[in-house]
Amino acid sequence: MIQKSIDSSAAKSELQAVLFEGIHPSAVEALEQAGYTRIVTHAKSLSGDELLAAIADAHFVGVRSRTQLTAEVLQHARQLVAVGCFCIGTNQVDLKEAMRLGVPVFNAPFSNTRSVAELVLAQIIMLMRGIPEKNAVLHRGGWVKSAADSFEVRGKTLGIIGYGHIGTQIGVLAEQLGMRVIFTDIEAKLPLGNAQPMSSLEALLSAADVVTLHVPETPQTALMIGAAQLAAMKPGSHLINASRGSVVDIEALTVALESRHLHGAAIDVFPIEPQGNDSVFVSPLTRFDNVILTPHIGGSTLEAQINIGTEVAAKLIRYSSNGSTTSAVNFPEVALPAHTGRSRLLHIHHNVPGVMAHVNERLSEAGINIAAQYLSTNEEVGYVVIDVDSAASQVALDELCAVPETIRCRILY
Ligand SMILES: NC(=O)c1ccc[n+]([C@@H]2O[C@H](COP(=O)([O-])OP(=O)(O)OC[C@H]3O[C@@H](n4cnc5c(N)ncnc54)[C@H](O)[C@@H]3O)[C@@H](O)[C@H]2O)c1
Ligand SMILES: O=C(O)CC[C@@H](O)C(=O)O
Repeated sequence: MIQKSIDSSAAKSELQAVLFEGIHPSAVEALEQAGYTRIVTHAKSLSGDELLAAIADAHFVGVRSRTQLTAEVLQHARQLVAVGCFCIGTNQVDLKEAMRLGVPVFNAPFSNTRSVAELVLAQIIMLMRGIPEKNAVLHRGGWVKSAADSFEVRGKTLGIIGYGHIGTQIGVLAEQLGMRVIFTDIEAKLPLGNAQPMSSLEALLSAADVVTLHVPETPQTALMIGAAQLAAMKPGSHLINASRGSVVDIEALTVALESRHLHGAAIDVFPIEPQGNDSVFVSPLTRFDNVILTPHIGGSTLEAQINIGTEVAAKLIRYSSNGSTTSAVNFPEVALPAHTGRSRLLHIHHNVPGVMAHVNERLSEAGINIAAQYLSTNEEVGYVVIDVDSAASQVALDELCAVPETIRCRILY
């Protein structure tokens, strides 16, 4: 295990942000405007030793969906203060390990929701009309003027698996086109418009003309659409996956397309995705004219990416300069007021009995007056924020760092 420093205090001018995967420049602008100057950007994702070297001195790491921040990678980032996922999904980060290391992870939970919904809506119409295949034939000099296997979406059934932010948006838009919307989710959900919850995945699959997936990557969603589920779909129906590549068994999908049991598919996410735009894309799906393949761009509109850049950068900046962890996906949440005229200390500790007594005893024995204290805990980690008189801040920091249960402590500059 790499030895991290318990005291991760650093002046703003020393804090380094490393951003991967072509995160929109709006993030860099926001960080610069807030006074952060040590910003390193990478156009693509890195892995292995290159990734370890790139984040070795980083205080903030920004990723999109491709960069894998595993436990081992996180342990190598000795200075790491916070992680920003400049996207919705956070499955690429070992969230538990980040929490145990005292590192909150932030994301942008709905800045690209509309972009995904619009793309899926377009794909529904294109697939129902058989456009991908016709388009491919014409590109090769052919001509297929036919209404065979070409349908209006009006009156057809859309099956949504995962009725969260994206799933509900698509449901609302699809109803505007006259579609009947059915859905499944592991949680009880308020149906919007005339959408109907289905009693089981099988019931949804056998009723839908188009099935669209909007679940996160979890152990439960891994390969949730395999040979049996594809066989349960209506003959001549369509599958759309803009969730995560791990959710669909691609080999089983190729069999269902080969046999024409499925009429078409639109796939935006893949089990293995290239690291950047200079890499080669390999998939058994490339041979199918009736499959729309897109390079994980469901959320890649300028509107979404600009907003994501500013939103996630703002969360990192807020945590860095104020200590607030509101909307962190893996960490006790604290919303903090400004600490004008005082020094603010952050203390992240193992949440075991007696730890707060240790914190307060040490500060009291050192004669430090606590001006304000804020605490939030989860089952493993406690996060306490303490405002003290500025003259006492260094002594207070030393005392906090000496508390045996300490994971991290930091003074805000
Ligand atoms: N293609 C893209 O560019 C793109 C863009 C944004 C998001 N995404 C992916 O889409 C996913 C969904 O995004 P969202 O914003 O709608 O998330 P969300 O959290 O709002 O909704 C996900 C829904 O799935 C449900 N769910 C979880 N496990 C399930 C299961 N096993 N079976 C059925 N339902 C289940 C949840 O209860 C929730 O309602 C993200 O996690 C991300 O992986 C992809
Ligand atoms: O921009 C990306 O790489 C990920 C987009 C999307 O999958 C998300 O989770 O928001």
